[in-house]
Amino acid sequence: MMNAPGVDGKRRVGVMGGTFDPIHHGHLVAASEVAHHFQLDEVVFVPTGRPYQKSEQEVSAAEDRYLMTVIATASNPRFSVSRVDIDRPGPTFTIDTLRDIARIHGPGTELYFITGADALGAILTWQNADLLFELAHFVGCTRPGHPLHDPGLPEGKVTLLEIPALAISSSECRQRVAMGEPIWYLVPDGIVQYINKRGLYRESEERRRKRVGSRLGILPTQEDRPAP
Ligand SMILES: Nc1ncnc2c1ncn2[C@@H]1O[C@H](COP(=O)(O)OP(=O)(O)OP(=O)(O)O)[C@@H](O)[C@H]1O
Ligand SMILES: O=C(O)c1ccc[n+]([C@@H]2O[C@H](COP(=O)([O-])O)[C@@H](O)[C@H]2O)c1
Repeated sequence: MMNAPGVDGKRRVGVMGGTFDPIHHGHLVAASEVAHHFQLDEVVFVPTGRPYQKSEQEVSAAEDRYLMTVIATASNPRFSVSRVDIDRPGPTFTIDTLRDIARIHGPGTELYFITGADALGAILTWQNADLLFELAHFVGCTRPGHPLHDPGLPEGKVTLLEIPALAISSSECRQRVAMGEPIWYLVPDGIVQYINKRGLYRESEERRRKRVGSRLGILPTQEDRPAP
């Protein structure tokens, strides 16, 4: 969506990067609050392609995460979704995300990269961290369970923003689905329906047997034991 530029002739565009596995109301509230605070013309949600810092975790197919992000943002005319990270091969680096989004939107656009407190705290471990602040202003939003502080980022390049606290995480949503618990109202309704339709996050029969077995004190069978 391309709005007319603001009064100072600049378009302000938020960039909300995430693995979105699945997207939940914590992500949407963070984007909406930052859009309101900075009077953004648009917020572009950018699902990660290969989130290399989550390599120990199984991540759902990029197309499922992309479609869930489209479904969750469809009703907001100022929200859009970009495929730049999922279409770029290799690990996902925000330096590439920001360069691609800046190129697409052209000169006269100011970018605001939106993060939660946990992601902001890790920024200095990101690829080309020193160059990121030339491309965007960074906004760190409060998130329950994660202290919000500036980890020593360049002066004037970061804003810490208090937002309504939503103690929701994608990992808890995945875990709840696997355990057969509801995720209604933690994620938009369409996301509950998409997850059910695609059978995402369901616990495999083998894992369920192991979990229930260990809770009941049943020893694993011979084939459950790792090979010597
Ligand atoms: N409840 C929340 N409140 C504020 N920010 C959030 C919240 N949940 C996620 N974020 C921020 O949204 C961005 C994308 O997060 P991500 O897609 O990894 O979700 P997550 O819930 O942290 O996932 P997981 O539990 O799998 O690690 C990150 O900057 C993260 O800090
Ligand atoms: O650029 C990096 O090196 C880098 C390392 C880890 C995470 N990020 C970005 O941070 C955003 C949130 O990531 P995640 O893994 O918490 O979903 C997302 O846009 C990632 O691409 C970026």
